[in-house]
Amino acid sequence: MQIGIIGLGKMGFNLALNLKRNEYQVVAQDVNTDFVAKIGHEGIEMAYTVEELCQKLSGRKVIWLMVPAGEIVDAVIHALLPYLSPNDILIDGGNSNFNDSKRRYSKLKTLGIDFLDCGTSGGTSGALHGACTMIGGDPEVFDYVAKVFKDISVENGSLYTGAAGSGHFTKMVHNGIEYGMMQSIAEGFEVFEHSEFDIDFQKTAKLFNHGSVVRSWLMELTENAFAKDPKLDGIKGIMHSSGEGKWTLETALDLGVPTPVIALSIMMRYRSQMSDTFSGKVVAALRNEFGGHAVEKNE
Ligand SMILES: NC(=O)c1ccc[n+]([C@@H]2O[C@H](COP(=O)([O-])OP(=O)(O)OC[C@H]3O[C@@H](n4cnc5c(N)ncnc54)[C@H](O)[C@@H]3O)[C@@H](O)[C@H]2O)c1
Ligand SMILES: O=C(O)[C@H](O)[C@@H](O)[C@H](O)[C@H](O)COP(=O)(O)O
Repeated sequence: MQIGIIGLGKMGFNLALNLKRNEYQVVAQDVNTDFVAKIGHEGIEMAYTVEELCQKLSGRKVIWLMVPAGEIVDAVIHALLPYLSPNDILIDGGNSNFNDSKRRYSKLKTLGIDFLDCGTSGGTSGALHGACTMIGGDPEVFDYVAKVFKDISVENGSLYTGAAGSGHFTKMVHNGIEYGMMQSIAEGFEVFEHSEFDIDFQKTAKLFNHGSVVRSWLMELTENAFAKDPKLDGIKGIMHSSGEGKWTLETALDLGVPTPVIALSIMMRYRSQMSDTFSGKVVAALRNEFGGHAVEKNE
């Protein structure tokens, strides 16, 4: 089976190799021509434009998008449209907002193009060796490409989640959970860091992965990170985010569902990007006003 893949960054490049290993005939395109040339060296058919990509795909086209979420996904779909035929299948494997995916599904439906939204988890190593995929869209369209998802995923690592949007909705909530779990691990190690004991972080993370309740891939990655840099002295504690945690919180608020851990995890990410806060100044000033409590002054 032939598959087109658009976007050869951290995820798409590995996914293309994963598909090739599973004996799919992959045609790959990216706006970054260096990435296209690099995938060509892996023996994968290259395309420098979406037109060329579509020309190299025969029959019912299956095209996997692995580009940054947001306007780029709309732009790529728009660029593809002149070269698509009814019943061709677009799969968005990125971390798109599920509301965008519902909108894209409906718009493409009016043009006769099939659309599946696929949440893809497992990071870059998962994309290469076996991912976790959660797919929304029409069941008959899913059935047509079900084997693709099964082949590129680990055993039991692929699920048809239902109506259009549900794949990205599932991935959004997954990432909300991810925020909370990572923040919890981080806070535990912060307590160690401030304690009276000389706790070895790497050995402790390793220990926690052997028989403890909190053993997990995230804890393994914690061990890896401390193995590279025992006190993480080489990096700053600034935590960026791509949006899925925020969308999970927004959705939970819309649904009236309390999600305090996820909410605070997001707040901590935002706080980490500020060296000082205006709210801190206000509270310090108020304590000083009502109780004469000391404030720390700027130099
Ligand atoms: N990195 C991860 O661990 C991970 C895991 C799961 C899902 N995702 C999601 O997968 C998507 C891709 O992530 P990534 O980490 O590979 O990002 P990336 O930035 O490494 O790669 C994106 C690629 O898209 C290409 N691109 C941008 N605009 C394009 C266009 N108009 N046409 C063709 N190519 C274009 C870029 O040149 C780049 O090579 C995102 O939605 C991301 O949130 C990332
Ligand atoms: O399941 C996964 O493989 C990850 O969750 C993946 O999707 C990615 O690493 C996140 O996009 C990071 O999200 P933040 O940038 O929001 O932390």
